[in-house]
Parts: sequence; C-alpha cells; structure tokens
Amino acid sequence: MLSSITSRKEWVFFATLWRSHPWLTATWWALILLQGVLPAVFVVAVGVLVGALADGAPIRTPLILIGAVFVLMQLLTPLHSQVGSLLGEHASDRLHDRLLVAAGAPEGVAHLENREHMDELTAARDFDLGMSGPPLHLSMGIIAGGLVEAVAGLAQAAVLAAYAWWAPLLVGGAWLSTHWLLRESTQWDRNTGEVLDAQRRAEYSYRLAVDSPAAKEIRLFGLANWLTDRFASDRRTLVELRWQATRLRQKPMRWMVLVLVVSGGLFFWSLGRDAATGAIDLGQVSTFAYAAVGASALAFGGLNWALSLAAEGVMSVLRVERTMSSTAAARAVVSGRTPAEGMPAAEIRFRDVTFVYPGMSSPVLDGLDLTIPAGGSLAVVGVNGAGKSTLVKLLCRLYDPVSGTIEVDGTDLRDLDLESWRRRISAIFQDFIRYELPLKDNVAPLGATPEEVLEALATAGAAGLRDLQTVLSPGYENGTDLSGGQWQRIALARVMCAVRQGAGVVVLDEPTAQLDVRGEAEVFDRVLEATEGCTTILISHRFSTVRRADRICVVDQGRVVELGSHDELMALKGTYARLFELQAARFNEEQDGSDDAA
Ligand SMILES: Nc1ncnc2c1ncn2[C@@H]1O[C@H](COP(=O)(O)OP(=O)(O)OP(=O)(O)O)[C@@H](O)[C@H]1O
Repeated sequence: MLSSITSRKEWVFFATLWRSHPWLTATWWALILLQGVLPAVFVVAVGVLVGALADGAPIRTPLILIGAVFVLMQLLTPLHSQVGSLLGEHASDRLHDRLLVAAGAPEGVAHLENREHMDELTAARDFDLGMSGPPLHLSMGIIAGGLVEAVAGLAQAAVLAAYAWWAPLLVGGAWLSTHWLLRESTQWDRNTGEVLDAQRRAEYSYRLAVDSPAAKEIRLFGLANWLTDRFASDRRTLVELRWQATRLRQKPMRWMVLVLVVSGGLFFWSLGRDAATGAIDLGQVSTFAYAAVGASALAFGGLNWALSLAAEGVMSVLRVERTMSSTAAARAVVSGRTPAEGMPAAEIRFRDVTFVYPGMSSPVLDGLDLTIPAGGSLAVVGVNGAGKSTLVKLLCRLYDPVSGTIEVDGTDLRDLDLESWRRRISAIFQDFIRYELPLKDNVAPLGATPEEVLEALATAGAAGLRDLQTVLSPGYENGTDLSGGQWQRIALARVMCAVRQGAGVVVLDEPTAQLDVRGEAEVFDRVLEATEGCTTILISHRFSTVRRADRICVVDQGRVVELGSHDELMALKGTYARLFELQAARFNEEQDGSDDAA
C-alpha cells in the first residue's frame, strides 16, 4: 500500500522538491495551508458580521477579523509565488544536473544511438527546457494555486458540517467527482512515441531553419519551404493529438453539469427552506451559502494537468538515470581496473575482431587481425565505409568488439582502466567539434599554459592565430569564425596539446582533408615530428600523406587485406598500388592542366 503511494509520480515529484530544498519546500507547503484556510475564516467572519448587523450586536471584532484576513490574503499571494518560483528553479537546476550526469555517465556511445534511450532523453530534456509544458518555476505557481484551492475547498466544505452532516458530503463530493469524471481527458500523454517523434522532428526542422551552419545549404538547395512544411506538419500532428485529448472532455462535461446542478439544487433548496422557517439566522445563511460556493474550489482543475506534467517530467529524468545506469546499451562499455600508464610499450593488437553496430545486421569488421607496433606510425586506407573509423572507435573504446579482442601489450583493452587509457589516447575525428569557446579552450578544453597552446597551434600550422581569448563563434562579442582548414588545424592543435600533456597514442582520422596540398605536407611533417615516439594511427584518403607512415594497412570488407611500408605495398602491386597510382595519375593530370593554363 505504502509503496504504491510512494511510487506514484506525484509523490516522487513532491519528494524531489523536498530533496532539492527542504526549507523552501516546507515554507511552500505552510503557505499553501495558510492560504487555503484563510477563505474559510473569511466566510465565517462575514457570516458573523451579517449576523451581528441583523441582531444589532457589536461589529468591531468581526470587522477587524475580516480586515486582517483580507490583508493577509493579499500579502501571502505574491510571497507564495516568489517562494514557489525559487523552489521550482532549485528543483529544475538539480534535475538538469542529474540529466547531464546521467547522459554522460555511460563510457560508450551506443546509448546515444539507441531509439528508446533517445526517446527518454528527449522527453526529459524537453521538460527541462520547458518545451513539453511550463518550466518548473512557472508550474510551481499553478500547482500551488491548485493545492490552495483544494485546501480552500475542503476547509469551506468543512464549514458546511456546521449546517448539516450531509452538506459537506453532498456539495464537496459533487465537486470532487469532477476529477473522476475528467480523469481521462485532463491528461495528454506527451511521452508516446508519436508525440516524441513529432516533437523531435519539429525541433530538428526548427534548428535547421534558424541555425547558421545550415543556412547556406537551405538557401542554395531552396529548402526553406520544404523545411517550413515539415515543421508545420509535425506541429499540426501535435496540435491534432492535443485536440483529440480535449474532445474526450465533451461527454464527461455533460455528466459534470448534471451532478453539480442536482447537488447544488438540493443544498440551496434545503438552505432556503431552513432560512424561511427561521431554523437558521441571516448570518448562518450567509456563511453557509458562501461556503457552498467556496467549496467549488475542490474542482481545482488546474492542478490536474500542471502537476501531472511536472511530475511526468521529473519521472522522465529519473527514468533516464535508471536507464543509463542499468540497460545493456548503456552498460555496453565498462571500465577495467588495470592502469594504462605508459601503454603501449610494445604493441596494440587486434585479434580476430568482429564488430556489428547495435541494431545492424552485417558486421563492419569481420575477423580483423592487425598488429600495431608501439612508437611507430600506421596509416589505414580503404574505400568509403570499409570500417576504418570503426577500427579506431573500438581502440578508443567507444564500443567493444562483438567477438575477438584488442590487446595492449598483451592486456585485453576491456581490462584497462578506461580513464587512464583515454588519457593515453588523443584523437581527431572526421566530425571533430568546433567548440563555441575561446581559442585557448578549443586547443586545451581542460587547461594548459599559454606556451603549450601556442606551441600546439604552431605545430598544427595555425601559428597565425594568436589571440587565445577570441571566442571562435561570430555569435559572441568580438567572436569570429574560421575557415574549414583553419578549424581542422585547431582540432589538430588539440591533439598536439594532449600529446604534450602525456598522450602516447595519436589517432588522426582524415586530419588534413580540408588543408590545401602544400599546407597538408608541411603540417603532416610537423605533426609526425611532434608525435615522435607516439603510436600514431592515421586514416586518410590522401596518399601523399599516407605514404609518410612507417606502415600502411588496407582494410576491405572488414579485414586487413594488405600490410607493409609504402615501398613494399607498391611492389606488391595490389589494391594499395592501384589506388596510389590512380591518385598520382589524377594529380599529375591536374598539374599538367594547370601548367598548360599558365
Ligand atoms: N553509429 C553507427 N551505426 C550504424 N552503422 C554505422 C555507424 N557508424 C558507421 N556505421 C556504418 O559502418 C560502416 C563503416 O563505417 P566507417 O565510418 O568505419 O567507415 P570508413 O571506412 O571510416 O569510411 P570513410 O572513408 O567514408 O570515412 C559504414 O557502412 C557505416 O554506414
């Protein structure tokens, strides 16, 4: 029984408020009680005043009471609203923190690609952003208003007990029954797949329409109308679903009116009869009539939806926490205990590694074997989609192999302490992040000396960027944007800085794709020099860069099909040699073309 109460979302919501700020919560509840009881006191005081006037008795005491209650009611309302809004902000902040911690907690990334988890995260985040209902600091006022009305309704129904034992039951019961009658229609379940899908798609269209990175393509491809239509259609779905919920109210509304007319009619008929026969005096008639009207506060319709929405939002955050700590997708990658300091000293070895992305059917890596000697450089080449980036994602332990092992100096990667292993690795991915932060934080998000940052920038060929405080986003004061190649140099500088700070494995996934040909050769030579002694893994389609690596492996259909130095692979006359010659021939043609033009 107790557990069925404590597991109710409303209970969880109030418990969350309490945990986020006990004192404010206690004050908030005390004010609800006080504000709820005051109207009943007012009604009684007015009745006493009317009675005194009718009897010619002194009216000073009831007048003072009425004045005091009135003033108190006026003062408490704004005070309560401040307390509620403050409490809402505290609770919201706490939930916000918990959501970020929960989403960031899993070591792998599969949970962020899992539809169910994404739905939960969307629901929780939408609540957090105030998208699926009023933000908590505003809902608190609506919820408090509903609770005050509930207390006020109960207190005034209780006053009716002084008239007849059945009166509070009849009048209060009728108003309370409205909740039961409307129970189906007052809630609009926002967490159904249909709603979340429409919400997510609408938000995506909205972001594409207003965010600057998408602005170029949207205009160039004439997508503005298409985007608006998509947004409008998803919003229409949401409005339609809400409308369906509202229509559910039509039938219960008729029943509600009937119940209220019958109960009100009976009560006021009885009150009128007793007044006519003199069974009650004028003051009592006034008190009971007002109390009967005041008991209508028990309908407190606002509480139903506001509390339900706020409680559902809190539940979403708690569900995200649970999912992220227990489900298979979230726990797919678990840290080991062996410290990784100084690793690899001898080699990294992929042993018969097979990997399938969650939810996919065919393997990306299929029994892949590869040994990478420590301290050297290895280039990985292969056609688009061959599995090159997947290989390094496994090395970074963003995913674990489905079968086979990756070993570092003979130790299974899964047994290594993940934090210390990731400190050993530094990587630039194809989709590296362009942080909307000052230049220095783009190079060293966790901090470094200005000298280290400048040196890293110089190695990456970005020595021209020296104002470390400039925010790399035009949306900020004195902020600026960079060209694609400049951004890539910043991402490279990030890796170089991490190497200076102790990383021993460097992963470069298409690090020079956006650099001009001369810049590429210069930068890559400098990078190789700066990462001397590190185990460097380079993925690139540019053979001018690839050939500089100590060893090159060709990945095809999830396996290594060729492995050796540039000269060895050229002598082999296999896939590598063919691809290299193709690119060299194209380059020569282009050169000839430009020479002729000159
Ligand atoms: N998160 C993911 N979920 C499902 N499939 C994925 C995911 N990431 C990549 N894939 C698929 O895995 C395959 C290998 O992708 P990967 O990025 O490793 O290729 P790649 O060799 O690096 O290609 P490219 O040269 O184009 O960068 C592709 O078919 C791709 O569609």
